[in-house]
Amino acid sequence: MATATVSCGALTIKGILKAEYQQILTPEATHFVAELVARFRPQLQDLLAARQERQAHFDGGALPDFLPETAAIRAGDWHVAALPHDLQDRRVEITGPVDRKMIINALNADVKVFMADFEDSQTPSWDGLIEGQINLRDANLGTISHTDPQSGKHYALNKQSTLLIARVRGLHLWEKHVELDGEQIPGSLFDFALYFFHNYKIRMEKGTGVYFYLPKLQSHLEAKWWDEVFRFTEQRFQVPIGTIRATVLIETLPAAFEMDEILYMLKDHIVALNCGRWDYIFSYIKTLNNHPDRVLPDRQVVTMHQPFLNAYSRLLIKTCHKRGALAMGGMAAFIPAKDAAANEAILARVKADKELEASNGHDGTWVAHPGLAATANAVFAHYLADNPNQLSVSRAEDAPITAEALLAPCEGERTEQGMRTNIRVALQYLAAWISGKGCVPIYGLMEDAATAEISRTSIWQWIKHGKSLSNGKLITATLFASFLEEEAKVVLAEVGVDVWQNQNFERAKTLLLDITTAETLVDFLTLPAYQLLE
Ligand SMILES: CC(=O)SCCNC(=O)CCNC(=O)[C@H](O)C(C)(C)COP(=O)(O)OP(=O)(O)OC[C@H]1O[C@@H](n2cnc3c(N)ncnc32)[C@H](O)[C@@H]1OP(=O)(O)O
Ligand SMILES: O=CC(=O)O
Ligand SMILES: [Mg+2]
Repeated sequence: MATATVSCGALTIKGILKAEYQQILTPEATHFVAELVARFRPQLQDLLAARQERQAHFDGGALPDFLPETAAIRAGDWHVAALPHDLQDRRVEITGPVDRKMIINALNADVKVFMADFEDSQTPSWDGLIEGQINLRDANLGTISHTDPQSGKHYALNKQSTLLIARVRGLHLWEKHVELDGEQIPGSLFDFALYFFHNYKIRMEKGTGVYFYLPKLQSHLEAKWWDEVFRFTEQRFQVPIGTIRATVLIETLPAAFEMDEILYMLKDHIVALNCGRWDYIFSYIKTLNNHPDRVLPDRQVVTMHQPFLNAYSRLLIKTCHKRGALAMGGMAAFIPAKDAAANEAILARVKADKELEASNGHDGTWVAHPGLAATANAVFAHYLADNPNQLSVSRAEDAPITAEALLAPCEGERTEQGMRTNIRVALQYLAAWISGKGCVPIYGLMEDAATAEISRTSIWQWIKHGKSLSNGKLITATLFASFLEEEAKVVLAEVGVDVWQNQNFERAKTLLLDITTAETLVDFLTLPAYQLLE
């Protein structure tokens, strides 16, 4: 354990300091972390308390709505700052955790952008985070390379044009390995400070800025907080305002009602909003968890064709383009299959998903795997034609998108097969997450923290509201516990005894039972799961 007393308090690093970690946790870098935490943690605590208060209001029967107090912002005639030259064309972005091999593969993929993820696809283990910072610094330097210890395969960059954007952790996550004045620090500030500190000079020398994705914001006041963090940082390092640029994920239901306000609060720094559909669906369940008329059906039914999701995508495009920001689409969770016929079917589904986004007017989209880039590129090449984006698509002719449209109930069946699949997916994902892998393929789909949240909260909400399955069985905690026992046996047979024993499946099973049968909905599965990480 290393404790350093810095001018703004005592910063204690409890994580193991391997020799190479000293490159990241330098006295100057940790001093900057401490400065940010001292200045911004108190406000963040207030913002997190405000989330709880607002949720209590929704739990009491209220529904989210556009805010009366910010009507002037929505009605006003203003634009965000001009887009930097290298953020004009973002037609296809690949995403992935900050693993060294995957970073190289992602930067070599046929995409414009790589979103390097400290969030949904990354377990925030101490080693994973610090190695991730080393990897991203090397990626920005253009020197990153890797030799796989098992296969001996060597990885190096064969292309320098892919733009790197880092996604930091959500505001609810704390970094338990670092304390300031005896209290844990926000994970978001830890990721942001270290990434900025180690990369701003490298990137500015290359004529670009320092670019971030901001996840899971719930209000424009949280956007304002980030804007203040950015301004403080730019001033502190004497770089121009706008050196830092952000893309904000609109992936919570409350934030969908504050898109204009979020753009406005960050207007010197923001370049785009993004439809983070998986967390958005999770947030719909969570925000409306006490509303019996908004319970979702099987996860497989909740596609972007559902009216409430299509309304959200169209509102995001309309709002962004009116303000001069890009409107990014999201992730189809399909990943390539080894079998050719199965793969063809997957590519057809990805194509259909991207067609919907591009025809709605999105400027770009996400893929989970390099094998999907060509499909997404072809769709966007068709819609963009000779343009870098679709900013000219105003959707001004659309009827106003109402609160009712954003909140529309989603019809569909709740099947026993759907419930059992949710259980197997959540169980396997939790085991993987606790074992250090935040993103894994399960039954042919990419599963990460956001998709797994849908699986476990769906069941919680079905139990809470006494829903029945399509075969008439009443969904109770007892039914869930018996299905969990049965599905655990199925998973055990699938993965084998060794994997079950060595990769935290028993702990995952206990955790899944606890959070699914809890009286009150657990806010994020990563909060109790983080307690299980060293
Ligand atoms: C809701 C959201 O937040 S979405 C954003 C967060 N989620 C993500 O970012 C998903 C990222 N995707 C992934 O992590 C992976 O694609 C997985 C885990 C789903 C599947 O990975 P794998 O099982 O390794 O797939 P597969 O075996 O087909 O990979 C083939 C190759 O492609 C590489 N690859 C796969 N996905 C990616 C990716 N997203 N970025 C870079 N390389 C990738 C693999 O590393 C592998 O490389 P190799 O041949 O050199 O060993
Ligand atoms: O972060 C993306 C999402 O869909 O969630
Ligand atoms: Mg997300």
